[in-house]
Amino acid sequence: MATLDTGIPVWEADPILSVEHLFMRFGGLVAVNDLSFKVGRGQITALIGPNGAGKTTVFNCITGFYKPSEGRLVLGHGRAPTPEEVARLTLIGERGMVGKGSSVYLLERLPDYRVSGEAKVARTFQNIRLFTGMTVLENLMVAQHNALMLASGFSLKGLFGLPGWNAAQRAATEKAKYWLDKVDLTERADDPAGDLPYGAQRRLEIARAMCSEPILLCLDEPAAGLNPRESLELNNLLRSIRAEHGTSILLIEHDMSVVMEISDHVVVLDYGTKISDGTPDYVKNDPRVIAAYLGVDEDAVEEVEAEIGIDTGGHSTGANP
Ligand SMILES: Nc1ncnc2c1ncn2[C@@H]1O[C@H](COP(=O)(O)OP(=O)(O)OP(=O)(O)O)[C@@H](O)[C@H]1O
Repeated sequence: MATLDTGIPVWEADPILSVEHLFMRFGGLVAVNDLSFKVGRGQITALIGPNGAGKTTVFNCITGFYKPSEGRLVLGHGRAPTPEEVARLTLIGERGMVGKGSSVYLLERLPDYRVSGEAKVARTFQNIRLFTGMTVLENLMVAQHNALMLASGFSLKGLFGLPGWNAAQRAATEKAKYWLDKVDLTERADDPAGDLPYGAQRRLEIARAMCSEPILLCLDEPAAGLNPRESLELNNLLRSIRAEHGTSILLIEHDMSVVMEISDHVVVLDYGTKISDGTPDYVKNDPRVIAAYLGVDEDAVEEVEAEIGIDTGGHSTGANP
């Protein structure tokens, strides 16, 4: 569902993440150029664009791998913070504000381990990064290390088998079992993750991210390398994560069968700049997107560009729509 009853899109009415005037410069290269967009709470948002458009750089800024050159990244747990709350946090130089039922984080001020541990933003990578020598189950248990350490009180409770620790360990095992089942890997639980076929490794990566109970799940090209059947399974998995867990999902994807099928909201980047933002139907029919991304004929590109008054340089998309 892309809109509330009021007709206001969910991403405007209740954003979980607001990207505000984000810039990322590498020397003279402006990889992200004054980018603003919102991610709706409980929605699937796709960030798309030609190769080199700046998508992964945006992910790296959101997840704390890069410190943005400029801009603000506001994450709201529970509800969207008011502009006054955000302005106050910005002014007093705080990284966030934890409240009862709602918290705010300015992600650009957090190191990566706090973005995942406290702000609860999880991510997967374009190139799968599993612990290939560990078993499938161990990968899911390691993902819960933070919760287990908290339960141990960072002490020797675990060695003495104290009740709090035992309960936390049981809960972690249950969660791992749940996600193994969800991604259809229960039978491979004891196999090294590196032995799984590619599509199964991608599912395991998503399961591992979900074991950390994120409120925002960032997926970098989750359908890359998947065959059509696996892409379909991925669509179902992401839909069920949205429906059953209420997790908001932000994904970078070149596979248009995934993007257009499951997204509530699509944001299109080209050369680090936003060129379109709306429902899949809106974006699909936006002439700027057709010209810059969805691959009109080389000859037609100039024509469309002239019509809509932009100049993208007629570059190739590198995408597989
Ligand atoms: N660490 C870095 N240092 C220098 N330049 C970088 C760095 N990271 C990214 N870039 C440059 O920023 C631009 C955007 O790259 P980015 O990887 O974000 O694009 P992308 O849209 O994710 O591309 P793709 O779809 O091919 O993954 C590119 O020109 C890239 O070379």
